[in-house]
Amino acid sequence: MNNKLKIHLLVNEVAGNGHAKKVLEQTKSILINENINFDLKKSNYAGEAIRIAQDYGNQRHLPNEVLLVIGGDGSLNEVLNGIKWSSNPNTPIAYLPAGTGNDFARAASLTDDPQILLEHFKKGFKPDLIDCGSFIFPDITIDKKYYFANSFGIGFDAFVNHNSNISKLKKLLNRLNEGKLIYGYNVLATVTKQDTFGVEIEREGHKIYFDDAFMVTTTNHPYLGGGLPLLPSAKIDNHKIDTVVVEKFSLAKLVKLFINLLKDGSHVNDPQFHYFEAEKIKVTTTKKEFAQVDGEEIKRNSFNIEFSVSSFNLLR
Ligand SMILES: Nc1ncnc2c1ncn2[C@@H]1O[C@H](COP(=O)(O)OP(=O)(O)OP(=O)(O)O)[C@@H](O)[C@H]1O
Repeated sequence: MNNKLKIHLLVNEVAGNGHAKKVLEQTKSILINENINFDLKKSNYAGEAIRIAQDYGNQRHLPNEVLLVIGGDGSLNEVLNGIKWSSNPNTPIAYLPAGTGNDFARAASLTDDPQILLEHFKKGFKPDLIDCGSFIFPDITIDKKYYFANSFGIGFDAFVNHNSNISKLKKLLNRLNEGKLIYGYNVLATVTKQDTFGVEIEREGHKIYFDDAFMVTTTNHPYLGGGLPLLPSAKIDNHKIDTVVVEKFSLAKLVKLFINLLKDGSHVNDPQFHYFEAEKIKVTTTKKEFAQVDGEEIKRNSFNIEFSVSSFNLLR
């Protein structure tokens, strides 16, 4: 037995429409072949990984132990919250991306190859301090802080996310490894249905109001929707978060912005595209809109949110 390592696997087998199950099998066979000590916990329902990770963080662990998450961005979000709510919020997290979008892995340049990750582990555990976003709903409770690895979006991107998650086509296209196609299709299908809403942004004592916002997304890094570089300048380790506000545009404008986004990132120079970078940003909306956190839908009639940058220990 390789006494140097002890791996605690935490897996969401339904992530990536079953891709996580394959990554788990691959990882297990490497661990068995290399005689590395491991145990395995599976999340049996949405939300269970929060409790499993919190229990893990509440226990004492030796320096040779690591929690390795296999799943998508939603699974990582659950584990991040579980660890941050535990009595040892600095407990390091390792992560093998196996979802459909994997935006966090893209932003943090993570390998999706279990063999490569294990080779890194064998050289020693040196966690990196990586940014994540945090938020509270001050009109509900100021004590409960939530965390995200990718983004918190209100409006258009959340509506697209909602349509992508319920789409019957999603499973088929995912099976063909074309998850991005369904997101692109839903961008076009949703643009005519998204209404506009008022949003107030407050940062560093300055307030700015938009009457006709189309989306307002607070992000920890550039990517959205499985690799779309919404805000190329956003950094995962600059200890800042960014809020993007996009004002109402026509279908023709959407096509132009989308082409620029894919071509050279020049969509950020459009007069209807705004972004704000700070350690703390307040976002207030007054209308019922779709909202998503790390790709998971949240339901509220309006939003009054205080975002701030936070961090966690990532082993990669
Ligand atoms: N056993 C389970 N059965 C059903 N849902 C689960 C189970 N375990 C976890 N979940 C939920 O599955 C959802 C999707 O998981 P996840 O986001 O990791 O994968 P994905 O959507 O395929 O990937 P990505 O977010 O990267 O696109 C999460 O909301 C999680 O709460």
